[in-house]
Amino acid sequence: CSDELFIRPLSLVLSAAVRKGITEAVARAFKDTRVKAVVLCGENGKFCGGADIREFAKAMSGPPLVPMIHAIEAGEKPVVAAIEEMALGGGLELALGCHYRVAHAKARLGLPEVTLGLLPAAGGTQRLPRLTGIPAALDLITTGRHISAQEALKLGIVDRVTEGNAVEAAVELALSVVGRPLAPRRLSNHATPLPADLDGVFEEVLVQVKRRARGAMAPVACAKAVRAAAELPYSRGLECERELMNTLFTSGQARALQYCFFAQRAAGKWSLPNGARWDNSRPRAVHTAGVIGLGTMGRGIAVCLVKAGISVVAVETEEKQLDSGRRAVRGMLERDAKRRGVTAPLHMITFTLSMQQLRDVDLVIEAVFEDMALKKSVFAELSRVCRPNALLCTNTSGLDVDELASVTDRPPLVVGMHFFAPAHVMKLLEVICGPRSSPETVATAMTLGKRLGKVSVAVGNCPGFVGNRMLKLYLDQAHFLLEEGASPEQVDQALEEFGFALGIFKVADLSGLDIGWRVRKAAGLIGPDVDPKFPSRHRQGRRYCPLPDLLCEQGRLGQKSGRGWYLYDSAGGKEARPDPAISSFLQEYRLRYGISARRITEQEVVERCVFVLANEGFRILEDGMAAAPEDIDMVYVFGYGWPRHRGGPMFHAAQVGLATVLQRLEFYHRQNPDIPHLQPSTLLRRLVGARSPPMQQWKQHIRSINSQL
Ligand SMILES: C[C@H](O)[C@H](C)C(=O)SCCNC(=O)CCNC(=O)[C@H](O)C(C)(C)COP(=O)([O-])OP(=O)([O-])OC[C@H]1O[C@@H](n2cnc3c(N)ncnc32)[C@H](O)[C@@H]1OP(=O)([O-])[O-]
Repeated sequence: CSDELFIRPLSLVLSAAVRKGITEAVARAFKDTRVKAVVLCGENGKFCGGADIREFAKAMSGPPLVPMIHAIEAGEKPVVAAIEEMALGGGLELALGCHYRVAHAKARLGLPEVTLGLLPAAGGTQRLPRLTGIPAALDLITTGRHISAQEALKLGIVDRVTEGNAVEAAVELALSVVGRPLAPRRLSNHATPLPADLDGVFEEVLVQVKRRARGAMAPVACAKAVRAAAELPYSRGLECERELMNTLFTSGQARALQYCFFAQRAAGKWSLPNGARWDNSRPRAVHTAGVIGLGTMGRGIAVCLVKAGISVVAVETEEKQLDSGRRAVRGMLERDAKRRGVTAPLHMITFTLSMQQLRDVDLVIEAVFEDMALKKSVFAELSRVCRPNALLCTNTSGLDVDELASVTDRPPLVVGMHFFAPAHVMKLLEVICGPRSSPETVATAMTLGKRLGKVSVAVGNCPGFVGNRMLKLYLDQAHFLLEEGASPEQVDQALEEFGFALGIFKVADLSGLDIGWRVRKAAGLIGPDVDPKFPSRHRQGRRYCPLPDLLCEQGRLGQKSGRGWYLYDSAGGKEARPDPAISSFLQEYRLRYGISARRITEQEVVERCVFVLANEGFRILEDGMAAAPEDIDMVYVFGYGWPRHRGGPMFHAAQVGLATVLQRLEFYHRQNPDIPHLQPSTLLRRLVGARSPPMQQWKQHIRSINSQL
């Protein structure tokens, strides 16, 4: 700090102590006659990540943000924000209260409060529209997306962008504006520039936010707060912002979204029963990788690896598959590069028919057809071809990872990396830890997932792992509800009202009914002993619904065949329409089996589908196949379209009340004694018996003996 200049570093978040420090320091600087200008900069090269989310659950302490920012804006000396790395949430609101803003070229800015179930509550909904206009402010505030320094410059959010040292650039700017009038730089003095069709703009935004996150409160409140900036003077608009924030702050949705924020980060802090942990196991560097199989999954995985800067050797067994795979991957890379305004890194991937080309790679991800015999032959060959210390990973969606390891010379280097279709889009990566997977192997897979932009969750090696093990039961309930009187559209509507982006039957049509059909055949549930005319509704000792098998036999595979649970305009069509043929098919089916259709309520649909997910989640915890309820929730939020504003199946069960979940499952199980998965799990009963402790204490009640995590 020079005589004329006062530089005040912030820590990553605006905790009570930091707010106190800024308030006092800026007041001192404004009083000190030697000081002509002030620069606010971040500590360790990070400007500010916003308010301290951990403080939300506690009683507020320290000076509030709004008056602090007002004091800065009202000051008689220029204050310049030096934005390095990030200015997010309250951090950007603080910068908007400064008179000038300088950003480093690599900085990202945004108002992500909506992703936490909140809205920018330190004047952001009122200052930003005055700076950028309504449409841009609505976009940033209702989506919470981060923008680059360049976009911020274009929008007028920052005054300068520098490739050099942002603090030095801010100092230079601060000294150059000493003595200039500050009134025009005070955003709260500005009128909000209005679009021609203000109502039309807001109507369009409300349609978008409702489509993006059905039932979410925060995006709608964000739009209302921005509307206040369009229609009210600043001080009234600020009141409106505060009132709207109060409707969100203690809501269940805000709690769920903030839970997701921390649960997502906690998933990366994995641990194994042998004491290996995320912070004591060293991941292996991965510079080159092999991908075996260029079907839909292999192509997406190859694209992920290349985009993360990893050289890829992609292997197929037939020229035709290799050619179509090569065209597809190159096309995906070129489209992505065009979107980002960069050159496609096509040189980073080679395509070959020879496994020998894998001899020098650091790691291989197998993505061949979901058939154990085929996968075993691939792993045996990889074991012969690859370097002795190369990791061998499988993208299987539910087969036994340890059985695959047994055909290799390196079981400790074998691990599951279960991507979700489309692999280059979906954020979830289940890392399946076989009983022999070494800590270094698990660490490498988890770290590689993060490098690919995934949310990596360590799970145990059981059939279906975590996500698909639970999904099967959820799908079973949906099928049973059809037998009992519901229609596919009724079930889907209830689930979409709950918040799922797509109902389960639309999802089934999207992915293809034949996938589940193959899995049931492999599990011995379908075979020559099944009477084709009157397929049994009881198999392997429990109720079984043959409806999806019958649809597959009719060639109704979903979107790919133009009809499934719904009707589509053509094969590959996306627009799902209720199909009268399905309605009569279900009536005939119920008649044939003597089932009298009954009225199914939306509540029953949601409870039977959602509580059975949580119930199996408790069994997974009991079996030690997931280390914490948060991990299960992150699998469902990032892999299965579970609505973030409801936290996840386990969080939702805690919110509803475990005793209620137990009581409803008992009720449905009494009605359907031949559906074992409606029977409440032991852990659920034990937790209710222990007066339903908070989620953080559930671990103490888990008595699993064979945990793999
Ligand atoms: C008034 C105002 O209107 C309103 C009301 C608000 O301002 S509400 C708040 C708005 N701000 C946000 O939404 C930003 C949220 N944070 C992020 O987006 C990212 O964190 C990051 C800033 C881009 C850094 O990413 P990263 O990848 O480098 O590290 P990380 O692993 O994510 O985070 C590193 C560690 O910091 C913790 N952390 C990060 N941001 C935090 C925050 N705002 N509050 C509390 N902890 C935070 C995080 O939990 C992790 O902890 P641990 O796991 O190490 O124990």
